[in-house]
Formats: sequence, structure tokens, C-alpha cells
Amino acid sequence: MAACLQLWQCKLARPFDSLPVRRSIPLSLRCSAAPSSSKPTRSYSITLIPGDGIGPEIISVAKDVLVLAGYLEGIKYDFREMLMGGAALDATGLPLPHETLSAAKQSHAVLLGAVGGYKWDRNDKHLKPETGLLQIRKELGVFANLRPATVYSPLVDASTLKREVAEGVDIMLIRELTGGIYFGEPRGFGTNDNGEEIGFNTEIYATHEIDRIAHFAFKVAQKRRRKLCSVDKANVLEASMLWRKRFLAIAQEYPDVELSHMYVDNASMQLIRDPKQFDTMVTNNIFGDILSDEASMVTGSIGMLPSASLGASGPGLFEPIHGSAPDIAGQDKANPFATVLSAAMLLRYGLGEEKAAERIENAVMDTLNRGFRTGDIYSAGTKLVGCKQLGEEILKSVESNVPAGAAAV
Ligand SMILES: NC(=O)c1ccc[n+]([C@@H]2O[C@H](COP(=O)([O-])OP(=O)(O)OC[C@H]3O[C@@H](n4cnc5c(N)ncnc54)[C@H](O)[C@@H]3O)[C@@H](O)[C@H]2O)c1
Ligand SMILES: CC(C)[C@H](C(=O)O)[C@@H](O)C(=O)O
Ligand SMILES: [Mg+2]
Repeated sequence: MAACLQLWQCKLARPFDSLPVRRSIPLSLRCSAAPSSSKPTRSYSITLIPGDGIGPEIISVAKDVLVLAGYLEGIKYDFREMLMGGAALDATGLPLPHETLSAAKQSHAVLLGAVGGYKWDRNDKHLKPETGLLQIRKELGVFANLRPATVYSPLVDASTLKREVAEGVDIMLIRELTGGIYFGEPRGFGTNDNGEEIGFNTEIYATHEIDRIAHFAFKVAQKRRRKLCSVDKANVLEASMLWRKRFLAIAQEYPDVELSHMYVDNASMQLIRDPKQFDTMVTNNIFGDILSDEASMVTGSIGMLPSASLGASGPGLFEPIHGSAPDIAGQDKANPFATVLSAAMLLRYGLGEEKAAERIENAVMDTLNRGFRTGDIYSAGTKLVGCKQLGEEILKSVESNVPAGAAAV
């Protein structure tokens, strides 16, 4: 199976903003386009988990993109589509059926849409769709979650921030994914001394969990602009105090990286005030969840942020950071870019297929340059399309594979 941590080490700093523009080839020519790679055909097994809500719509687009980019770069896939979340609960009674976990573990990489929805919101914890997601992350051991927040130049005006604040933002947010309050014990419900009902969770980190995410983050920062900001709440929380202590100790091994620390409340303000001050950020599970949604709005929409979750070995898990968006599910309104970009991360970090990954990232930029937008990133003068049509436009751009360096429209 793909050894994730080895693969990402050589592939981390990509200036998305200098990506190319269009020269589109008609879709009818798609099948006549010949694979460009001189390497022999490589074959990978991929577990696809569409999930709930908009999940099936965005996975369908991302799968087509993965197949075409792969074909053109000499890659074949063996896809297995599996159930998780609400869809799995309805079919099997479990949010993460054994067959899904087993398929995921046996594959080279897992591509996930999203899980959750109103129908299951009142379920007990062990029967919530989201519990399936937490279980698969834990079982795959994917402790390091990369959530890049990049402002694509054609989308500057989609940002809720002023152009001069948003332009050029390129942040790699690293979220610890298998520890902290999400998994800490004790947790549950009970009764306090007054007989009042209580709910409780535990924010807990052991040294080895902090050390491995710290090494990961320093290495990522080394491949980027060598600035690492560790976000914590060390003025209040013991788990954060240990976090900061270990980051300070491990920093000695990375003298070429400038380490800074920021309290999470300040960080959430600074992300909106001056996001360009950040290069690589690293934080715990819960702060990373919240800050990544916030960072997504700097880029224009939560529909733009992909993610890669990697472990020490075994398959990686690739998914957009957003949820199942039940408010727009089934309406062909979902923005598929975050999932398509997650597929690119799968190729780069999960399979080491850099050329196919670049082909997809170039295609995203090209599609944006040609003016196509879903509603969440629409602005005057651009072309409003649905999820499916945007998928078709991305495929045209994948096929045309405009070389990097072409002038922007
Ligand atoms: N990784 C996951 O599977 C994941 C992540 C977050 C939330 N969830 C679940 O999703 C459900 C809905 O949660 P929520 O509403 O808080 O968050 P959400 O991310 O699903 O949606 C928040 C808002 O963003 C919009 N949005 C999200 N993705 C979009 C896209 N690709 N294109 C256009 N608009 C998009 C939605 O329409 C909604 O208005 C819940 O059940 C939640 O637990 C799952
Ligand atoms: C659905 C939920 C469990 C999940 C999380 O909190 O990790 C989501 O918000 C995310 O960001 O991937
Ligand atoms: Mg989240």
C-alpha cells in the first residue's frame, strides 16, 4: 500500500497561483487523446465513498476527472464504491460497515465525499454518520491532515475579504486528526453533584502524538516558506501547554524553520485581518476543524478547500473539508472543486503521481480562467453552471492540459 509519509516529503510547495490558462480541446476528442507518459501503465485500487447529501454528486465529478487525468498519464484504477455515514446506516445499521473499512485498508487510497444529514442528527453517538468518519480516520491512522487554503487569482473577488487582503493567500493548515478532544477519554453523559445532567469530553494529547505532528509540520514548512505558526491555547489548557513545550523542543531539530506560537482566539482574528502573514500553520484537532472552515472563506468558498489525511503507512484518506450540505443536496448546485482538488492530492500524496496531480490542478485553474462558476463562487461577469456542467468543463481542461506558464486571461 502507498507509504504516505514518504510520498509527501518531495511534493509540498506548489504555487497554485502561477498556474496556466486554457486552450480547450473538444470533449469529443477525449478518447482519441493519447497517454502522454512514457512510463508503463500503473494500476491502483481506490476506495470511493460518496457518502450523503452532495457526496454522490461531487464524487461522480471527481471520479471522472481522476479517470481522465489518469488515462492521459498512463494510470489505471480499480475502483470499489463503498458505503459510509447515513447511507451505510440505512443499508446496514452501522455508520462504518466492516466491508468498507476492510476495502479502505486494502486499497492504495480512499476518496470520500461527505457524510451526515438531518435524518440522522438525533441518533445516538455510535449511530451517527459522523462517528463512521471518525472511526475510519482512527483506523487508518491518518494523524496528519493537510488543508491548503489557496486564493486562486480568478476568485479574488469571490472572497468576502477585500481584494488586497485576499490576493496571494497561500496557507497550508495542518490539523492533527486522530487525537485531542475528538477521541479523549473520559467522555459521555452523567449527573453532577446537584443532580443536573452533564455532558463531557476530554482534550488530551500524549507526547508521541504531539511529536509526530510536529515533525510532520516542520518538514512541510521546510518545503514551503519555512515559517511555521503553531496555534494553541497554552494560556489556559494543559494539553496546549504540553503541545507548546514539545514544539519548542522539536524546533531545535529544524533551525531553518521560523517557529511562532499564537493563541487560537488571536489566530482566528488574524486569519481575517491579514491572512498573508501565514505560511504553514499547525494545530490540534478541534482548532484545526474550526480554523479551516474560517480559512476557506478567505478563498471564496468552503467548496474550494480539499484535504489529504496521511499516516505513517497505509492508504491516505482524501476528502473536501466541507460537509454533506443537505440544504443544496440533489439540486446540482454543489461546487465540486474541493473534491476534484482532493483527487489531485490523492494522486500526489497518496500515489506519488505528480504529473496527473498537476494536470488536475492546472485544469481547475483553467476552468476558473474560462469563467465557469457554481453559485457559491459566482460573481458578475462569470458563467453560472451546475455541478455536472462544471465537471464537464473541468474534463475539457484536463484533456487540453494547458502548459504551466501560459498567460492568464
Ligand atoms: N467531512 C464530512 O463528511 C463533514 C464535514 C463537515 C460537516 N459534515 C456534516 O455535514 C452536515 C451538514 O453540516 P454543515 O451544514 O454544518 O456544513 P456543510 O459544510 O455541509 O455546509 C455549510 C454550508 O456550506 C455550503 N456548502 C458546503 N459545501 C459546499 C459545496 N461543495 N458547494 C457549495 N456550497 C457548499 C452548504 O450548502 C451550507 O450552506 C452535518 O451532518 C455535518 O455533520 C460532514
Ligand atoms: C463531520 C465532522 C466529524 C468533521 C470533523 O469535525 O472533523 C468535519 O467537520 C470535518 O471538518 O472534516
Ligand atoms: Mg469541519
